[in-house]
Amino acid sequence: MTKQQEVPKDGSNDSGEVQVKNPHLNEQIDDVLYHFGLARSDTNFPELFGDVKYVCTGGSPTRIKMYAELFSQDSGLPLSQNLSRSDRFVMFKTGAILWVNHGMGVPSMSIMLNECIKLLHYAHARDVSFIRIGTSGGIDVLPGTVVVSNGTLNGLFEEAHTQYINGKIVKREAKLNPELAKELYNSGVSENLPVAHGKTLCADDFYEGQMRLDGAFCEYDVNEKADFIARLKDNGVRNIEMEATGFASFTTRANVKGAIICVALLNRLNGDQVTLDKATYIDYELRPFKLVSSFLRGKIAQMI
Ligand SMILES: O=P(O)(O)O[C@H]1O[C@H](CO)[C@@H](O)[C@H]1O
Ligand SMILES: O=c1cc[nH]c(=O)[nH]1
Repeated sequence: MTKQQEVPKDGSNDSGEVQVKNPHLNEQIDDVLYHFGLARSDTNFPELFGDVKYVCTGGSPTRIKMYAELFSQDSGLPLSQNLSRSDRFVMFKTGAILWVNHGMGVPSMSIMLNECIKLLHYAHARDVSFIRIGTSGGIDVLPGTVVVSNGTLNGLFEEAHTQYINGKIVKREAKLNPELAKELYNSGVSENLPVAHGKTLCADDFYEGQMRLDGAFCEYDVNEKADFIARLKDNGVRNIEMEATGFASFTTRANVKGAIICVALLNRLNGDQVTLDKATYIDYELRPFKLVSSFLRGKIAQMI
């Protein structure tokens, strides 16, 4: 085990490298990425991951595996085996593209992002973009619309990610990369997909946090729910999911571009229950993948 590359004290990094900002890492002889079951001492990160340019992520492990397999077919790039040695997350590689799932909600995703960001930092990967490909509840959009996020809001309608650290609330900027969003939107248009731009509300849960009326508990009425959805619409929000602000904050801190593309499974103006039949669900969950696959194949063509 060689001594780790020094982490700059101020965290600055102009080299395009994936950035960590933690001087304590310099004191560690090894680093175990527990939720991937990988360690610096037992895995050659530069050899395995040094070429990564895009990280595609989404909640479900089986969906991410399906996306990786489909992308391998679309692009002709060989698909790796599952590179994660833990059952928490799966991780596949097709050339310069890494496919990793993140689970549901910011707490799960932040574990994956912490470990993925360190992994790519140790691998000396450069100029990396992260794309979250997901599902959401739409606000005034037809079910099946693919929303390309142009901003993220927390539950207080602030463009910020909030964490409890050291007994305090820490608030961090939660911005996505506008150029990447534009490029992805254009890929959706050229693939003839129903695409929309808009802000994404990041909720802390699926039920009360998204003002559904169908959870186990509910202490607001139909009118309060309608007012909330109307307020979202007035604020330019086009969809609700459960990771956006955390994703935007982590990607900004890591010096990587971040984008979020989520299909709307329903229009929340019309109800709360997700009642799609299986064929429609599969059609919808493939839509953001088709957009990203087209975008990535264009990028790969430019790399050759
Ligand atoms: O985009 P995916 O992974 O489908 O995740 C969305 O769906 C889950 C809730 O069903 C939340 O995690 C939400 O963000
Ligand atoms: O309504 C929805 C649908 C998917 N994911 C969410 O978080 N909300």
